[in-house]
Amino acid sequence: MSISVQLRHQFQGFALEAQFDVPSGVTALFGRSGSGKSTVIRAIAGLFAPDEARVVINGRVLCDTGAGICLPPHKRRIGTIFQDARLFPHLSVRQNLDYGRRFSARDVPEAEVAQMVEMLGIGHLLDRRPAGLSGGEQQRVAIGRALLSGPDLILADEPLAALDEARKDEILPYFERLRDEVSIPILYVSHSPAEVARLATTVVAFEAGRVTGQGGAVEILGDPNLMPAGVHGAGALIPARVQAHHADGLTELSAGGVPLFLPTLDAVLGAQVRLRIAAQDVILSPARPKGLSALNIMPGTIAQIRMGEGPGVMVSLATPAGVVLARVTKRSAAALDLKQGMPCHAVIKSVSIARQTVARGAVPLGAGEVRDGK
Ligand SMILES: Nc1ncnc2c1ncn2[C@@H]1O[C@H](COP(=O)(O)OP(=O)(O)OP(=O)(O)O)[C@@H](O)[C@H]1O
Repeated sequence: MSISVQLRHQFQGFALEAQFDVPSGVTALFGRSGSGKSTVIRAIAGLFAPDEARVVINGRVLCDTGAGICLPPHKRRIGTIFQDARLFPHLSVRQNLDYGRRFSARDVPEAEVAQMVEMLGIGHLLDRRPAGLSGGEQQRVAIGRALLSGPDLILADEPLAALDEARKDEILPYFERLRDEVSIPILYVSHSPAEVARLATTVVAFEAGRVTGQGGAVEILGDPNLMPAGVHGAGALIPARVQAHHADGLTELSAGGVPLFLPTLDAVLGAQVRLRIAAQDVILSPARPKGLSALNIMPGTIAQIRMGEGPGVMVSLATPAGVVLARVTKRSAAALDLKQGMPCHAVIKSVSIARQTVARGAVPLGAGEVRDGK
């Protein structure tokens, strides 16, 4: 399973030159607004013809301008999910789903439809019209319709952007289930670091029409060069395992052997989780702090210090749990005399690791990354 994309296009005032090769799983196309993510999605879907393009999904060439190949959108075997659900208002949920199924290149058996309806929790909505559904319910139906078209690839372009926080939390677990239970690769566009940390197995980082980094989610999200110091919401992704549930309302995780405490997590002992530690929630201390109320102290070594344009500095700390990013002020970095290679401790309050930022599922590990407890 692989997705290979090479695109080149010149708009007036914007040049797109993107190339990435990614495996199956959820690949997040991540970057600021205007960096070219949606243009890439439209080109892969066949909704836009770039000057030069080569897109190959699992060995099947969807377009190759050099060879004069360009399949129309309906022959690409791609399911799309956009910000707005784009359901047919005059059709029931069941008919909307059937519509997707009709375009499938293969026969989708009833049992598979029933399984998908169950997975998305939309069985009780089948006879209703889209207008009567919440935004989150509509989006679940849109996911179902995309899946039933029997796609080789799902393109999801900011599928949560139009939803409020509560609805986002309602939909995210369904995308997690897609990632973990359905073998169809997903290209997922987002500019939310928290969303990317929760879902992505692979990340392709975009900046001004170019790919600035691609690789495993842990590796890319933990790279301070790809997460400029000014970016609000930058944070590293840490793989961990549920170690214990304590009577005082805290769950203990083990991240590379380092204990981390956070408010009770609804997960069985031994479960693998991924947690995002926001750079702005990390305090750095060269000496191991004593007499602090914060429960989580991770020892490490400063791997890199990246100056931002503003008052902030992004420090990456190599710890036994993996890379932890910390955003501190230039003034603090100077006062502490932070230097590359220096031992340092990351201090994280347990309540700052919000439950929503802890997601189920293992994070695929790339070369050089730390495996929990090993
Ligand atoms: N048809 C077009 N004609 C001219 N410029 C375009 C066209 N389509 C996109 N662009 C430009 O390409 C750039 C990238 O746009 P795109 O929508 O792909 O970015 P994005 O990363 O998806 O942003 P957002 O997160 O805001 O959706 C923008 O500067 C946009 O103005």
